[in-house]
Amino acid sequence: MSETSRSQARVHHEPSEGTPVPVGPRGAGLRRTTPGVSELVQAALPLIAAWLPGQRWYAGKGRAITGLTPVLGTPLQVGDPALLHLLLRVEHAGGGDIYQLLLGTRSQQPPGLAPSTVLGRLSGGPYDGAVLYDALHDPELTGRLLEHLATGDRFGALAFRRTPGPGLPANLPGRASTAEQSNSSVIYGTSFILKLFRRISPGTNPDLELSLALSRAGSTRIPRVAAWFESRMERSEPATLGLLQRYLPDAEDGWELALDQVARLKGDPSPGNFAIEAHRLGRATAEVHRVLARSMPVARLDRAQLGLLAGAMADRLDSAVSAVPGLLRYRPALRTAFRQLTADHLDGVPVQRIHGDLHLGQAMRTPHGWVLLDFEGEPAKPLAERRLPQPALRDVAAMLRSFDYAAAHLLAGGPPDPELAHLAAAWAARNRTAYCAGYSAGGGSDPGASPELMRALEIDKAVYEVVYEARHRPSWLPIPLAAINRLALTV
Ligand SMILES: Nc1ncnc2c1ncn2[C@@H]1O[C@H](COP(=O)(O)OP(=O)(O)O)[C@@H](O)[C@H]1O
Ligand SMILES: O=P(O)(O)O[C@H]1O[C@H](CO)[C@@H](O[C@H]2O[C@H](CO)[C@@H](O)[C@H](O)[C@H]2O)[C@H](O)[C@H]1O
Repeated sequence: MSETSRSQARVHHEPSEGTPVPVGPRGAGLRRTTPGVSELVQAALPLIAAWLPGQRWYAGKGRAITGLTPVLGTPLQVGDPALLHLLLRVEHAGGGDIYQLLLGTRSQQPPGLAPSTVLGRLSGGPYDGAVLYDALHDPELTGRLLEHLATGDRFGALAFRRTPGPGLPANLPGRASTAEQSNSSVIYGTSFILKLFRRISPGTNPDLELSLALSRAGSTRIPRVAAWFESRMERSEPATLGLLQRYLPDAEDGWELALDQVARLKGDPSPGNFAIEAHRLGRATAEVHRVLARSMPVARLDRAQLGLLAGAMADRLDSAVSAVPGLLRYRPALRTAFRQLTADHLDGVPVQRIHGDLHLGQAMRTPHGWVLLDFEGEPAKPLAERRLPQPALRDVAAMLRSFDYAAAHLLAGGPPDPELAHLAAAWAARNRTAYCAGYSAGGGSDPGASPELMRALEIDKAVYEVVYEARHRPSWLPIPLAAINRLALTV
């Protein structure tokens, strides 16, 4: 960054003028205090409206945007390039959500910027003619974000915070991660990864809450938390916006590892034995659950509360049926499976904080064993719901679905091949059994001892997946639908 832009940015660090910078629909308050930013936001809105629906993390897909209302705009660097932090309410038929955007502007388009990361050229205002782009793809601007995290800066309502411990490097450029994900991440060298939450709700994000609890308890099953940043929106409690954790440079993604093993079923004379890894992953999951049960609230569900859990599952099923009518014929059997949650012997099921969206892609195999990522829970659920204690077996059921997904992936798109289908099903069954055995061996409750609970949890997850795939990856929809079919037949 040039010295000019550094010093210009400092002008806007002053808490007296310019910060916080709440932007009304017309940005009137902002115009008075932070010259140029309101105009920048207003000029950016039409470009944002066209760009947003194409982003993987945008949850309002298929619903026309009916309004964009800036909530909070904060200039994190001014000059050329400039970095604007923007919280934006996006309205669509049936509701609205707040999204976090980090936007860069430059007078000249930086070389190598992929077209999909460029929103367009601004028209009007002090940045007239400048290129507007997703700042996560500009190493200079992502480096600036790390500086703010390292120094624990504060810009009015927007606060950067560090955990105690070794200082953070302040001059590492960051590169945008190419991983398929619900949020967006920036990787700094081989040391840190910053996740920027995209859909923002007031309150602490469970990813920060649980990762901090596990870090503080000394768990090595998650990447250590180094810093985070958050913001108040109006009078609400602070919303978590970003989380900086140690990067695991030598890690292999569990999903990729599993797919590699599954691919060998196609005629490899020496297929690997993933079941050993599945068993270790089960142990690691149990270890994380034990630490969470020690450091966060736990409870037991009585029959009435189990009835509520069953009712919530049935409600989710109903709304999934509206989105994917192909589910309708399974509804009676699935509802019966949910009702069985109120059986006498389940009275008193323990609940605790859990991962909430565990799958093979959230498990990284490192030289020191499995590490779990992304404790955010299912992104489609409201934050308050994701923070509720749950049966720990919900995570186990979710991971079982993931073994099923990996096996089904082998068959997807190919011609029907009963022999291969048999091998794939056996692979999934072997690894599911090994994972459950590892979970019990690691001190978790035995999944085999609660078949009704496990089945209901697995169905609930598969129902979620049906909606997720219909919305994000329609060609994958047959995978959870086949699971629903199988599970319904067991009722
Ligand atoms: N600490 C880390 N070290 C290495 N890779 C990571 C780390 N955290 C995340 N990743 C990679 O980024 C991907 C997405 O991260 P995740 O936290 O699951 O994001 P999201 O919530 O957006 O889905 C992971 O699947 C993994 O490949
Ligand atoms: O990792 P995210 O927090 O973005 O989780 C969402 O996306 C996942 C897919 O990337 C999705 O997981 C589903 O697909 C996986 C294979 O890609 C499979 O292993 C999981 O079992 C299956 O649920 C997850 O549900 C969704 O919340």
